[in-house]
Amino acid sequence: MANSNGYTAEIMRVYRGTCIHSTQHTAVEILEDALLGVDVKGKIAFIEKDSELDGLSEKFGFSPSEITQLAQHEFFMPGMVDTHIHASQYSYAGTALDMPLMQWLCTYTFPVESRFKDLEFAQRVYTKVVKRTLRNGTTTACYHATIHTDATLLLGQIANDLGQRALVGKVCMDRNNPAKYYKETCQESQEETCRFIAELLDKKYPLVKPVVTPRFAPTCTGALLGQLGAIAKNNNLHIQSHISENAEEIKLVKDLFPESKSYTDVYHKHNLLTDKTVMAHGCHLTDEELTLFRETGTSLSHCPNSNISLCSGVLNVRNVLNHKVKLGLGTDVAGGYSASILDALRRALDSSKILTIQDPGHETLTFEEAFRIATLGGSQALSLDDQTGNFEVGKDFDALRVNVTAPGGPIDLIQSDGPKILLEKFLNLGDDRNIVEVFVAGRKVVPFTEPKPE
Ligand SMILES: O=c1[nH]c(=O)c2nc[nH]c2[nH]1
Ligand SMILES: [Zn+2]
Repeated sequence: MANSNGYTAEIMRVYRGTCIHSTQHTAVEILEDALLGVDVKGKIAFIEKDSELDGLSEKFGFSPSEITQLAQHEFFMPGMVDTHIHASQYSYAGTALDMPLMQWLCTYTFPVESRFKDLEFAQRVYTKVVKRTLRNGTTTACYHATIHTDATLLLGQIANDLGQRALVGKVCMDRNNPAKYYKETCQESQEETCRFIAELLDKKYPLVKPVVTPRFAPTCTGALLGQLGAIAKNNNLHIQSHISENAEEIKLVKDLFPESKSYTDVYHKHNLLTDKTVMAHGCHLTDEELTLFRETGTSLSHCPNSNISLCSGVLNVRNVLNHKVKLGLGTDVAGGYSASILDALRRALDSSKILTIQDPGHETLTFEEAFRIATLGGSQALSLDDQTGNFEVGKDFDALRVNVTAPGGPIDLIQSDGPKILLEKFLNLGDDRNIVEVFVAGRKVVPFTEPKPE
């Protein structure tokens, strides 16, 4: 059946039940007894009230008997977006949280990242991190890998094979790394970035794209930053990096780039702030820097677990939102010890409450706002909100089927709670046992289906 644009939506599946998502205007919109249709391309064909069943089944050519009914304590929510995660640091997640950033990098991070020249090790770690994040409900992830091109290409292949939407970055760093075994020259970094981009794009993975990844200003010369800015511009690519995470780092950037007005200005001067740039942390950005973020369309990844674990700082999310800077959540594994965006959401709420304790006039983040930042906000931060982030018709069906009372799960319901309470309970108490199915672009990616034996 053709709609007014002449587009024929061939329906793959239709669900009936509660759908909860965010819109630009409403942090939590609840649609009870909704009918949601997914077409054969994995896109949302319709989301309507159950009372529209007759018209919908006629228009889209499905039989009411084919509808999949969600159970009483189940709902669909959009898949969560991890806007900043180091896939290469997953092996030591949950350990090594006893040092501040710069010491932590040299002591724990660089020795581990250097191991990714070994493709077998890379295959093992990258398969585990993609599977773990998918199980935790991360349908989109923005990954830092390592300086190794072939291992980073492998991460892209694994995300594609397991069905995760991903931005994947080969890390670039050409100075200030005392680890001699984990270093590249400016020329190597530039050439390998170009090879990485060309080879990844050549694979034509539908959901996996390259992201230009200067590690951060302290480990990149101005020459390298400039070249990476040009590569991103010439190929219209995403960019990711770190900014203003801790005081020692900010001081170092001041010393290394004395001609720049601020840390943000360093990236701006090298054409690295665009509407496809996401910067992690930003705990100590000034209002002037946030204004530059807004003007350039640059977004922030809020990584509260890492900010607390490495004693880096507390991001004032309210101030970021007031500056109308796009904002998503990041786990920042392994500075953050959890690979779950549910954890990031809880730490974001805790961080905001700490600011309220310090200043009772501070307007605390609500769980509804945190839900939006974890889903729609993340998709906006990665400039992927034309494809994912909520249940708008025409977007890909990236969704979690949540069962609040999943057998053996962590949540007990005592009375008959409405859907908003169910959402709040899941966000505060739930875990992967409650995430019974995960869909990316209409494909069911959790539970995993093992390849059939030959
Ligand atoms: O939390 C962080 N993790 C890292 O790996 C890193 N590199 C630069 N800055 C960083 N911050
Ligand atoms: Zn990071």
